[in-house]
Amino acid sequence: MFAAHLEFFAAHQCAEAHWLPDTGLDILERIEIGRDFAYPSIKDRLPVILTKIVDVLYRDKCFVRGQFGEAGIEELKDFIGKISRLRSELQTDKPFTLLEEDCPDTEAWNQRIQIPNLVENPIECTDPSPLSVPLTSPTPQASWFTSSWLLAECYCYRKIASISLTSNYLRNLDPFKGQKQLALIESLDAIVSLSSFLLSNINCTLNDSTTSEALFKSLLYTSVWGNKCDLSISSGEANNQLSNVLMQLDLLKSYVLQDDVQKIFDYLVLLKTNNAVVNNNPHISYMPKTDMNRIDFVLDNAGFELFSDLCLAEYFSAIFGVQKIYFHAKIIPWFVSDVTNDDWYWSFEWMKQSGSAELLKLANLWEARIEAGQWIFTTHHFWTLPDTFDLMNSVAPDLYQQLSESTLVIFKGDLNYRKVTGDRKWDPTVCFGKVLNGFHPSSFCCLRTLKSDTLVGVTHEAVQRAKEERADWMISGQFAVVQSILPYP
Ligand SMILES: O=P(O)(O)OC[C@H]1O[C@](O)(CO)[C@@H](O)[C@@H]1O
Ligand SMILES: [Mn+2]
Repeated sequence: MFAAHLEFFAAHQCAEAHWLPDTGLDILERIEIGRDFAYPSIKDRLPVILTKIVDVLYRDKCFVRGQFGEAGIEELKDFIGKISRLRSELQTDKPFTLLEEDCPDTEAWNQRIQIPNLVENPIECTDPSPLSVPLTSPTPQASWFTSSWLLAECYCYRKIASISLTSNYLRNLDPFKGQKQLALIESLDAIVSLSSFLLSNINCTLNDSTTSEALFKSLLYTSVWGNKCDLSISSGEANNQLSNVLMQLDLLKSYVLQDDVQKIFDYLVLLKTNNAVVNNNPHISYMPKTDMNRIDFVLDNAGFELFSDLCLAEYFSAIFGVQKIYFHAKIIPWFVSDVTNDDWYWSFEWMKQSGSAELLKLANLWEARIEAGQWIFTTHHFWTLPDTFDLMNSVAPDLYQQLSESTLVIFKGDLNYRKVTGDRKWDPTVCFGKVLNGFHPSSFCCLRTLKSDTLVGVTHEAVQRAKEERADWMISGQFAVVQSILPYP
């Protein structure tokens, strides 16, 4: 096992040695302090997630029999067998196998599997550039422990989806549905507190600048901290927002290592009050918006996090009068807790049935916004490819074009952050704007708690402070960043 472990890292380093900082630590030491999180996350976390799926499927037996009879049960057994095989392929580092179903993303996926580390646009970086060497693949055939971390993780979830997509009765089965729903139900108290807070403050206007600014910040920080609650970091164990997050905001704020919240608010107010003047900011290579027509949320997790995002969206609609808000979600079950179409609609249903008058009121308000076309739920296959976002313009130009219509795109969560920043182990003090490799669809921000060792745009002092506080500061979900690319002032 230990040999395989080293081999894995040799392969990883082989592909990435040109940017891996020489820390003078050996591999095991780097894992210990939270760097090189790739290996334990594949080796330890994914098998647990797969085992949990098997457990859930066994428990669903009666339901499947009731719905589909014995033929359904046969399919369920086949499903369980395939999940167990996937786990065993992972644990024995077998090569990835091609997708067989005929889906819109099959060809793209099979290309990634066959030429795993192909990067079309090598990163050009003017900083003390560890990144000037183009990435090329050392191995044409990817396997679990020789491919990039991003490919291996995404492949796992896409393969789970393949099992459903190639079945008859279980085509729409989401093996994470129960966990996601339970997480929302168990967050009821925190959700009710947040909804009371929202409803009693949302009538303010921008003229009352102190209140509106404070409300914006509270809702934005709550959305950041909502990202703590994903189920993949806990290998599917409940990780809910049980306490009242609003009472903890001051404490939580102190864990934000880079905080652009004021910049984001000022930018939006400038646009709203028609004071934005197109200037010649040399760092901005897209055409900045001068209006507030559209905001995009690139969603992450269902449950408390989605609810906190919706509260922030309500602020944009009610206070800034934004005409269209797009919510981008996943087309297949993804990283355990990510929002899918079913989660989205189920969340509103649950709010209406929850017994809380506040939640009923908000669900009705938000369904009316959806009905009126102000809030738009949307999915795209690009979000479930293993591609970093610098590839979006060439792989999914339609999506890139859509985002370029936005006044502000909000990327939620850790995985989106990894994809925005190319999922490399940057020196954390490298400037955020310098790692995007041409990904400039529009103004955007990332709201993310740190659950992986990809980080940029923080000061040396902030890194020191976090390190002193806890050794696993990069992966614990305790620290966060609010980072933005904005044209004004
Ligand atoms: O839901 P999020 O915030 O994208 O987090 C997903 C998690 O999965 C990971 O990819 C690790 O398995 C981390 O990036 C993170 O812990
Ligand atoms: Mn997620």
